[in-house]
Amino acid sequence: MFHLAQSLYESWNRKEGLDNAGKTTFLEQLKSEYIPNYKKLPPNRILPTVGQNVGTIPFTKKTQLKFWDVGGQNELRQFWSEYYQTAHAIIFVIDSCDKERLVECANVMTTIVNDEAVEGLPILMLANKQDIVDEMVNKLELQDIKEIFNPIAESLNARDSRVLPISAKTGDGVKEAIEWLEIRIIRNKTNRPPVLH
Ligand SMILES: Nc1nc2c(ncn2[C@@H]2O[C@H](COP(=O)(O)OP(=O)(O)OP(=O)(O)O)[C@@H](O)[C@H]2O)c(=O)[nH]1
Ligand SMILES: [Mg+2]
Repeated sequence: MFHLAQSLYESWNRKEGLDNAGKTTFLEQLKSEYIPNYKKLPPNRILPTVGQNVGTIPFTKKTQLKFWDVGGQNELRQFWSEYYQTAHAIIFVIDSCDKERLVECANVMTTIVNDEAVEGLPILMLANKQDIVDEMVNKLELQDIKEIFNPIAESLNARDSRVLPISAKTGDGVKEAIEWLEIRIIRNKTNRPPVLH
């Protein structure tokens, strides 16, 4: 049986020392969509991640996708690189409603793609929190996010990368995103073979 490893990464909240982009919410949403009878944690039970959350999704009869959701707080980022060697893809979650941290978010992304261990890995960038429609919130346009993040992901060699809009809260776009990723992971299996059990 294939066992495909993936990692979840994203930006962090410099001001509060916490991340808030929605990685854990996204993993909960994935579990509820792919694991029969899985009861999603209510949003108020999802705390900032300090260690890691691991989730295995039975994607097809033959394939499992394993996700490591790692905390995005600034001081936790030093541990991210430990995951790169065994990862088959990276998912980078962006808070579309956090314009103030966009530059820092882009800098974190640049650091990730410049790590040699990440070379050739597909990178999926999720413009999260698309459900928020509030005139008081200065939300980023999807096109703006693409213009910033696509060139970063594509800067080293030819690699598969894509910015997709999602709402981890409502689940909109989540299945499409994972289906995109699964195709790229399989396409890249010569470089990063699956873990066989
Ligand atoms: N409206 C809305 N809120 C969201 C969405 N995704 C996450 N949130 C909220 O954003 C906050 C942070 O979500 P988390 O999933 O804990 O974020 P995280 O990226 O795992 O944060 P760290 O673990 O600190 O790195 C919570 O209040 C969530 O309910 C979304 O798609 N829409
Ligand atoms: Mg978290």
